[in-house]
Amino acid sequence: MARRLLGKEVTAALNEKIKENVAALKAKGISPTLGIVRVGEREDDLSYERGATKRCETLGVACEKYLLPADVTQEKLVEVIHQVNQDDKIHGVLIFRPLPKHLDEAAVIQALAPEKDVDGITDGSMVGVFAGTKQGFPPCTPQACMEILDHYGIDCTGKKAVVVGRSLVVGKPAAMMLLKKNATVTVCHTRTVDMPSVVKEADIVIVAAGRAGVVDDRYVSSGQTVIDVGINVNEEGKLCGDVAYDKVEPVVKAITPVPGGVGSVTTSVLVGHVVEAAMRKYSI
Ligand SMILES: NC(=O)C1=CN([C@@H]2O[C@H](COP(=O)(O)OP(=O)(O)OC[C@H]3O[C@@H](n4cnc5c(N)ncnc54)[C@H](OP(=O)(O)O)[C@@H]3O)[C@@H](O)[C@H]2O)C=CC1
Ligand SMILES: Nc1nc(=O)c2c([nH]1)NC[C@@H]1CN(c3ccc(C(=O)N[C@@H](CCC(=O)O)C(=O)O)cc3)C=[N+]21
Repeated sequence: MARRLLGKEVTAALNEKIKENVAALKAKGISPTLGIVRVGEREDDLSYERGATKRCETLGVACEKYLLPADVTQEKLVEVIHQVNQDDKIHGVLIFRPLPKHLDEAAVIQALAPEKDVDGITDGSMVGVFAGTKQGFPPCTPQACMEILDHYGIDCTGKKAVVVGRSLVVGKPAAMMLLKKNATVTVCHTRTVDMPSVVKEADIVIVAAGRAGVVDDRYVSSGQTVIDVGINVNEEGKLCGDVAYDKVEPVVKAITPVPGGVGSVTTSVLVGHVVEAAMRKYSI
């Protein structure tokens, strides 16, 4: 039986530190605040928003929402982003992605002030991840994966790591972060030939493909740590990951469940970034 790497254990440790920092800010009269920009009503945006709102409440962070219709114009959206950029009360901003197709996502993202980019989507934050510097913030989801590895004492040095997925949001930054932790990293995608044998060789596997069950027992071997980033809804309407949990869990050494894994850590990392953005602003 695999060890279950539980998001709530990682979150509990992160939340303690966040609470201390919130108290330090409030002692100076600063109320850390997250701004959420949502266009339309995508189901996955709504579930992330619920999680983030609840986590903000628990940790004493304020949350302001800018809700726009799915047919909002580019000009209006950019205007809202300029408004949050200039609002001194807002320390960090989350813009849900992907945006509706009629919008120029790259242009919208670059309108965001880099110091408020708590989800690591601007070019400036990306440079931080690639150069391994502290510029901007890393995207929350791959950082959540690293927090899980750190919390459970899983050392990456000299290990073989495989990332399934190469998106800018998860796969690519996750690969860079593993590299920084001295792993030898391979990235798989839809053009990868013989993925089962590539994944089987890994010590650490991060799966972010966006398809339920893409990694099953043919892909894994004993001794592996598997981090499942996927959030999918199955035929029964239940949340499930990208890993076929029931087939993989008996084989590997450690695994994150869905729900209860990466998703819940992501929201804590997000709130932690908002608090850190406020601290950086006032040099605390
Ligand atoms: N837990 C959390 O907080 C978050 C979870 N997610 C979840 O993570 C998952 C990935 O998200 P995201 O990166 O945005 O997704 P994208 O759809 O942007 O990217 C998916 C990537 O996986 C690759 N891929 C898809 N199918 C396969 C396959 N069968 N074999 C190998 N590679 C494959 C694609 O390859 P190619 O490039 O060749 O097309 C692509 O690079 C989703 O389930 C999403 O819901 C996302 C954000 C936050
Ligand atoms: N810029 C941007 N960044 C994102 O990271 C992003 C996004 N846009 N758009 C939407 C997707 C989806 N996503 C979710 C994260 C957590 C839960 C979730 O359900 N979290 C639960 C826990 C679920 C679990 O336990 O796994 C919680 O926070 O308590 C859902 C969805 C982020 N995304």
